[in-house]
Amino acid sequence: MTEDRIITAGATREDEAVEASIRPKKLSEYLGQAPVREQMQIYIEAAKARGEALDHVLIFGPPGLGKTTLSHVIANELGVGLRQTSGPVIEKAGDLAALLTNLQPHDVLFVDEIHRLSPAIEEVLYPAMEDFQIDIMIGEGPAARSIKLDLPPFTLIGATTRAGLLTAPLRDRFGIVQRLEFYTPEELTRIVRRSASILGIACEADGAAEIANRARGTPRIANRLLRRVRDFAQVRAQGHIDRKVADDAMKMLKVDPQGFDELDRRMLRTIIDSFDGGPVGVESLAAALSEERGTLEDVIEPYLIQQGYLIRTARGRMASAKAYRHLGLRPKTGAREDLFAEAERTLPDDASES
Ligand SMILES: Nc1ncnc2c1ncn2[C@@H]1O[C@H](COP(=O)(O)OP(=O)(O)OP(=O)(O)O)[C@@H](O)[C@H]1O
Ligand SMILES: [Mg+2]
Repeated sequence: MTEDRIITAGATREDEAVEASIRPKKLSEYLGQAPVREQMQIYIEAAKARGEALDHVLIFGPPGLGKTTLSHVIANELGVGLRQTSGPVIEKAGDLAALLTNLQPHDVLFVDEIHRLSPAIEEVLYPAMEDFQIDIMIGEGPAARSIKLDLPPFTLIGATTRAGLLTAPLRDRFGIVQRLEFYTPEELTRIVRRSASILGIACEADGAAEIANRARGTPRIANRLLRRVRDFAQVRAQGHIDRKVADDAMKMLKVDPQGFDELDRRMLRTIIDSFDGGPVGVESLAAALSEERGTLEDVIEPYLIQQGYLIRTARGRMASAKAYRHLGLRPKTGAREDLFAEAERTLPDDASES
């Protein structure tokens, strides 16, 4: 279901093919995320000046905000190699040992979906991160013994959609923790204009802004919308994108002015119609929508919460007054304005739940 969403934040195969050409390679091309960029610039310069490996970095944020991109940018700016793997792929301690012992000094090991590492693998990772050493068992039964291997100093970069899913001992071993935020429409406009120029698409500033406004704060979605609008423009407007063309294309794609699609609206509708506006527990909501709980939590709701349409409380999710109005309904008595959502929004990532 989520695979077909034009505004899904997860990467499709088409995204991956195009992303190779438009993915920023340098920090100066990594737009937005100013605090993250500024800090990383300093840490990278300092590590290089000392001739040391950069401290381990944990990057978290919803899909499509630039975690993988930032990891590659960091390795590139450090002038070191990058090896890429992901949590569920590393099954045996030996797999991890092979990866680690093959690194060159100061290389980056990028572990995507790091919250999905098995506990046994995490155990191996701790001394690797702390002392650049691993203990591995060789042989079996009474003849088994453990040997210590020295590793080259390296930088582990872990990426995850939610830091709350990480175990505390693992999280504590990252010296640098960066949280990516949703992008502002202005930042996304710059990203759309950069991509358009790389892909040779004629796109006016107002057309780029129109696309940016509907991209749910997410560069991957902005780039994807740009490609769909380009198709539309090619057939209807001699390939030229301005506000009107972008707007017409979005109408055809059924992406509404807030960037919401069917699934977003269905989620808000379900809370309002089936659960009287909430609060409703995330499990019940997922069941009512026939969606996975993880999809709801990682992909759909972060943006709705950030924009104040959805409120996360200790007792479950609630539709805000803004959500009622967006759907053309009169807010039910007692529906909260998004103003009050601020408290929940600043809760730590894992403090929710019911
Ligand atoms: N700061 C940025 N500036 C310009 N473009 C960006 C930026 N961040 C991301 N992008 C674009 O968005 C695309 C998606 O980013 P990326 O693949 O890094 O997201 P992600 O956070 O790793 O997503 P996932 O959680 O699905 O792995 C990239 O290919 C890149 O073109
Ligand atoms: Mg990624």
